[in-house]
Amino acid sequence: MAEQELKALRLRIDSLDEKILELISERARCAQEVARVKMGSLAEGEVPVFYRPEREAQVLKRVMDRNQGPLGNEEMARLFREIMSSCLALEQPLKVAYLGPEGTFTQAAAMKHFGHAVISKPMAAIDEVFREVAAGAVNFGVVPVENSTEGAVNHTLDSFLEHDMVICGEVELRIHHHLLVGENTKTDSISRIYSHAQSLAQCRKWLDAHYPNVERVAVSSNAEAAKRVKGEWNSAAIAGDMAAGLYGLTRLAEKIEDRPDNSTRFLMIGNQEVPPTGDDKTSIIVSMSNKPGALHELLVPFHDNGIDLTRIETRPSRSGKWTYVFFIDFVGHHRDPLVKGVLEKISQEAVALKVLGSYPKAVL
Ligand SMILES: O=C(O)C(=O)C[C@]1(C(=O)O)C=C[C@@H](O)C=C1
Repeated sequence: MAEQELKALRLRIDSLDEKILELISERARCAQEVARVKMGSLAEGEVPVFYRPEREAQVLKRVMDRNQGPLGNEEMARLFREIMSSCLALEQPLKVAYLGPEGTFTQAAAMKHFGHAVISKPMAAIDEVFREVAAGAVNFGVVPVENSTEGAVNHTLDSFLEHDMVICGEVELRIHHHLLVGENTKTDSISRIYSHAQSLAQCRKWLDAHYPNVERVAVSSNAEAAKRVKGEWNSAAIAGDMAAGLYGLTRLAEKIEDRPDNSTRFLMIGNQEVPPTGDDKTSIIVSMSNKPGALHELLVPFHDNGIDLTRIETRPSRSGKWTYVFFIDFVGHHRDPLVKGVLEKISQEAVALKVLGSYPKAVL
């Protein structure tokens, strides 16, 4: 009886899959038409813009708004994320550089934002991601910017002072760390634990409780740590799912981060300005002169206009001109009249003001 029921259900699934297949193909043909229209409407010397983050954010939001389950909103949006990624690859395969090596959380963030149909390129350092984008070798770069446990990623903030880059998107990733070992390591004979310094810090309490006397070795990334322990005896790595899968390691302990809400925010950097979607964020760098009340003066126009600040970081200046440098994120787009007014007000008081970009708030 159950056998009969199963057979009937599988026939229904086969027939639904055929319809889905036909619909996805029709959507892909539509994307090809979009590319043709974009190419046909170019002014002389104009370069076509195939990737449209503002449109992608709208598509994903629409899917989430209309979704009635049983699949969750995030799950459904992830499926559409991949469909759109493949459709875009038909128009133009995007090249994306990220902080590598393969298996890093930054690679996972790049896939979450752009989908898997991009050509991705691991870079050895944050600054190299910036340089690769500046040189035009890739369309976009992905770099970490802040972690909920450990704070700002200063290398990224400093790179914005050195390069002219446009931020065109953000993505947040829940960071789960696991204790991983290769096949030659016995649980009771671990003498060294490798990971990135930030990850070791994010798991400090757990390590103090479970491996208080084991040497902790900071390496350039979690993926590098995973790569090392693959061939090494009696050592373990702290890294995430991607690195564990990539290097075929065993999980001795899962989700060992001290804070269960441990998350990292990543930025997409490129050269393309993103039009408003109605649900955007803006990042700016401001330097104020070294006088009492300078920070207050900077913040008052935001308060007076009811603009929500989401982050403020201070970095030492790199030159005499940038005495104090503030990195500020706020809700709104730099083309909104209210935001425009605030930026004009600030630039009257500031030594320098640079808009790093306005971009859709993370949807996924
Ligand atoms: O609407 C567009 O401009 C498209 O190119 C289509 C499409 C899509 O598949 O929906 C593909 C890529 C863009 O990044 C945004 C959306």
